[in-house]
Amino acid sequence: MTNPHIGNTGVNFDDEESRQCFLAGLVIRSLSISTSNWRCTKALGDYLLERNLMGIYDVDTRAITRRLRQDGSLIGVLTTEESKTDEELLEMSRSWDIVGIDLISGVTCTAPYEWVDKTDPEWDFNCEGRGDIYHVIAYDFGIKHNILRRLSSYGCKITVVPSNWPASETLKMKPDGVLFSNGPGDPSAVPYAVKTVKELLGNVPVFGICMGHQLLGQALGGKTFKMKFGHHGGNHPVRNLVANRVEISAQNHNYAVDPASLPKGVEVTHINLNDGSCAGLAFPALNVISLQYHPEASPGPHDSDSVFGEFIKLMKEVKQKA
Ligand SMILES: NC(=O)CC[C@H](N)C(=O)O
Repeated sequence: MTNPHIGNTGVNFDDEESRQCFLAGLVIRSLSISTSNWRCTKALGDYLLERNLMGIYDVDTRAITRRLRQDGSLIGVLTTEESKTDEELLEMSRSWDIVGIDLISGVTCTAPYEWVDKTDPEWDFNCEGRGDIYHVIAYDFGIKHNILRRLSSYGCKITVVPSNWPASETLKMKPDGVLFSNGPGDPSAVPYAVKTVKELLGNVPVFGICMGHQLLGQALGGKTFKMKFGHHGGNHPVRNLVANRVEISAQNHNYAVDPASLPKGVEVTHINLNDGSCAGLAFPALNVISLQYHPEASPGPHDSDSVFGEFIKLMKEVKQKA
């Protein structure tokens, strides 16, 4: 974390976005000696300790960040093992890589389940698109729970399915729409997921978020590539070319869709204003919309929350034409 003071607010369980903390390690500058926040239920150190998660502090994280911006993302190694020499640890880190590794299978759910929780009333700033009930099947590639809460608040009945759930089983459930979620790792390392997306395209309106956006990009015939260090933070400006407005967004990704690789008919709908990369797609012919970043916030700005209403509108239009 580049913010120097971490742990000031402690943690609370309302803010958890997955069934467990899949973190492997946390590197921070200064661990706050006290916590002060009305929502705090536990100190950060205790939270990590209870989950046997490694953390390290008093590290110059801003110097590390400057190095990453200069050299691109790097593999690092954190250990409490005193027995290994630095050279042995470096050797270990040299054998690791994120490219080509399926990290989704380690975080997806094991069986389908229904989701009912909504966001709290203070989130009811967007009522556009609400009304009828649409059944959405959400593919869990590492899904952030606030995506589900927002869909539920927009009136959807939601069935969450594992990342390897067959398209044929999804179609048997007769959904009004399918959501492909965010998720960790290299989108080119999960061809089984791209195959499922391809099999569903054209049968039902689809909405992709982050990893889901990248899988859609590949399923539509495009290519994804690894960025130098990606986008990670809650203040990234995006131009929404459809609404002709700039939205401040929450971003957390290391790959992107190459717009030059997309076939005719696929529209780039959002552009990241920091580097011009593709931040959103649409393919009206197959009722596809997707965003590279996180409209569900949690944490982050709510500027793009209206996209959930656009997904509802898409499902409504397709259902009316059926
Ligand atoms: N937040 C996400 O879904 C990330 C997508 C993908 N793992 C990437 O790093 O680009």
